[in-house]
Amino acid sequence: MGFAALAYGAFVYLFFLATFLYTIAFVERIPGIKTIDGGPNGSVWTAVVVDLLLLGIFAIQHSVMARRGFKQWWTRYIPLSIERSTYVLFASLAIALLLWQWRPLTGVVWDVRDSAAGAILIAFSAIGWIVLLISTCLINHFELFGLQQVFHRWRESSAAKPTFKTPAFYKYVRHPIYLGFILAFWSTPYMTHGHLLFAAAATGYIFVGIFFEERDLITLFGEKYRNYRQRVPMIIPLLPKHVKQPPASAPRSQS
Ligand SMILES: C[S@@+](CC[C@H](N)C(=O)[O-])C[C@H]1O[C@@H](n2cnc3c(N)ncnc32)[C@H](O)[C@@H]1O
Repeated sequence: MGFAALAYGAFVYLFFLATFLYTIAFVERIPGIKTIDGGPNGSVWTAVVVDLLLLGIFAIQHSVMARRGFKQWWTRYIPLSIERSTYVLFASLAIALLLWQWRPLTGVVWDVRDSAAGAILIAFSAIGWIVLLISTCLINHFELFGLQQVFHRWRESSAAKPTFKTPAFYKYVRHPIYLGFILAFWSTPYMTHGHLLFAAAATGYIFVGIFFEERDLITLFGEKYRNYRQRVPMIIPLLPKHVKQPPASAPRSQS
């Protein structure tokens, strides 16, 4: 059973990696593949409805399956060791469906491909992808994608409990992975209506996701996470945070 779990986790990780790399190529319009401006042509409204449905499927899958209550419920039916891999499998399937069925909306919002602004936007997008990849390693890349859990199942050892961490980027923003996605999705030299729909819906979803994720993080880490929220901006680095000070007239404690 341990080896089967390991093989399953490794397969899911490779599938995730393939969909993730394809997503980068899809958004960055790598020639020779179906990109965000490709797919079957039809009416604008059909494209809007289909694209919103695809984004909605991903959002619902991601939000519901990531919640603590759902995890507690379905680990009564599947082993805990493959819970994260199964979550990653469903998320990757939802992304693969989106990449496959996406309909183009080719109207142009901005086109600065032949200017310095275009090069700067491409650089920001690359920074976004890099920040998010590094941030997964800062939190724990292999735990995030389920490999650590199946490895421990195979070795019959127990995985360490998730701990609260604030390394590197996490000192400046609470959600560097999501910041990376937002940078990568919006920083494009060629913004079409389809790309705008994708970026706007993904950004909206990220903020809804943050609301639920932080609720779970407070349940998990309590006062530590509350203090962190007080000190560190959510997504925009260096944004000043209002930290509540004790009233000036408060009596001093006797030493
Ligand atoms: C997809 S990651 C996104 C993390 C974070 N929201 C970000 O944008 O960098 C979600 C997982 O990270 C965990 N997580 C988020 N912030 C964390 C922190 N400061 N320390 C440890 N785990 C954290 C959550 O519990 C969740 O399992």
